[in-house]
Amino acid sequence: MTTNSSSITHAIFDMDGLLIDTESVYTDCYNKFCAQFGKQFTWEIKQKQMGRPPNESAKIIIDHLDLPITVEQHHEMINTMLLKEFPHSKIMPGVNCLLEHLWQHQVPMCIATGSDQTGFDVKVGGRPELLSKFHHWVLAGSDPAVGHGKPAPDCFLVAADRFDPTPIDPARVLVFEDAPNGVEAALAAGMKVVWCPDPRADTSVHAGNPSVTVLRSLEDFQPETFGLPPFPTGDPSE
Ligand SMILES: O=c1[nH]cc([C@@H]2O[C@H](COP(=O)(O)O)[C@@H](O)[C@H]2O)c(=O)[nH]1
Repeated sequence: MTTNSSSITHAIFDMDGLLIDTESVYTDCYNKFCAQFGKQFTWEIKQKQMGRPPNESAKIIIDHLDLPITVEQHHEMINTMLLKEFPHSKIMPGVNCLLEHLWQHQVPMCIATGSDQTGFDVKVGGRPELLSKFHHWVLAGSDPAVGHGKPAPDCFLVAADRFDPTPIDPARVLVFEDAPNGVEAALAAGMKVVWCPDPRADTSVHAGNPSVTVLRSLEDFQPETFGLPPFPTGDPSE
């Protein structure tokens, strides 16, 4: 790959809602979970939870809705629903094409997610083709090296540090995220971010920040904007 001094050298992918469509599963299951307490699962709660490790995320919803349960009881109730649905989640649009392209051009890639090992195994354990593109994955919910979940930069810093060779400059690492907490974490790590937000997210908070590129979907990603080789032109099926 030909590079210049500002082109991207490494890529880090968020998982839930970015690689696979598990955010819609979380929303459906938390709607049912909250209804059992006569409460509502709002975007305000969801955006605080997104990207956080399960224990942090549980505390957020318990505190916000003043639920009469422990973190362990929360996990038991929600996991009964989530773990049944995760294996059916679809890969997000544009993912396969982008991973294949970066792989062809030898851009090292990894995953950095708030998930724990159990969630990761159920969500992507049965997708060896997807996982084969990644050098490694960092699971903030299970990895003792990750002190704090997103929006802290920890999981992205650990993820960058596990490449071999490691990136020479965090500003040349590109993070792909859907969660507001993930965007904050990537910026705190000094990295650039492609943000594919939920339509309810307030993108104006990062308006004018040259380190943040907002896209409707990964299908709209243009590698050349980041000093990477463009997608081949013409009909990809030819
Ligand atoms: O509606 C929700 N979405 C996402 C999460 C949390 O976000 C994590 C996903 O992290 P990431 O986006 O970094 O893959 C999940 O494991 C879960 O802990 C949540 O609690 N509620």
